Amino acid sequence: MNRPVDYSLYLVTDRGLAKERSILEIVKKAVSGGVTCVQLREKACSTREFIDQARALKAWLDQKGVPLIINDRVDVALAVGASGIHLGQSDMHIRDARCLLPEGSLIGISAESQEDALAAERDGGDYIGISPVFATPTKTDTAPPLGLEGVRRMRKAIRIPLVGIGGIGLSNGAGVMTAGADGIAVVSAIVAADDPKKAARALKKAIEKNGT
Ligand SMILES: Cc1ncc(COP(=O)(O)OP(=O)(O)O)c(N)n1
Ligand SMILES: Cc1ncsc1CCOP(=O)(O)O
Ligand SMILES: [Mg+2]
Repeated sequence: MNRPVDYSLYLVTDRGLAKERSILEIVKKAVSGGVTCVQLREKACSTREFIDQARALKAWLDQKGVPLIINDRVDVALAVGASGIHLGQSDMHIRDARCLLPEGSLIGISAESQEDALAAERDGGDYIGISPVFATPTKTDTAPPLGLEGVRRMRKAIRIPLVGIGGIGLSNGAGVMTAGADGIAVVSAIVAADDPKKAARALKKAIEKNGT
């Protein structure tokens, strides 16, 4: 049986926020600060560049035992042997992705409503990204924020791991965990930080404090 995945501090990359630094450099620092799971999210680069980047990340993350999840692109996940894929409501359907991916691959699904979350659980998702918890300039084509009350509602309805995403940082990460999430997924709080290691470490401390 596969080891349970630690989704507690989940980094989602965004090269637009990386300020001249490479994604690999940011990921290395973030993992040394305590990030437990990494999603490579590339919205504009070529397929070849996406794959090269994913391969380089995977080679480094494998040594650290940290899973690499690919955003949107099942072909890229397959090409590099990633740990899994993250799919939104208009990406490939989970059933089709399961047919294509090797057994044991992780499939995360975005849910903006309880209905979407229940469907993702029923269809065999491994975890759900509940989104957006708070408003965020990083992604604006979203439903209105769920807020902490929305996280609590989702927790009551869903058994598989829940990861909150959207507008999460040092000031509100612990609250998301207290509301019942198994992890916080962050983009700007780490990628745009001047010191991604320090930012990850501070987030880790904030959410750990919550559990002790
Ligand atoms: C952990 C996590 N949760 C939600 C999302 C959003 O995915 P999606 O709705 O497919 O939007 P894009 O990220 O593809 O723009 C996510 N990426 N990760
Ligand atoms: C990818 C994604 N999906 C829902 S909100 C979001 C962006 C979250 O970015 P940030 O952590 O900077 O608010
Ligand atoms: Mg998507």
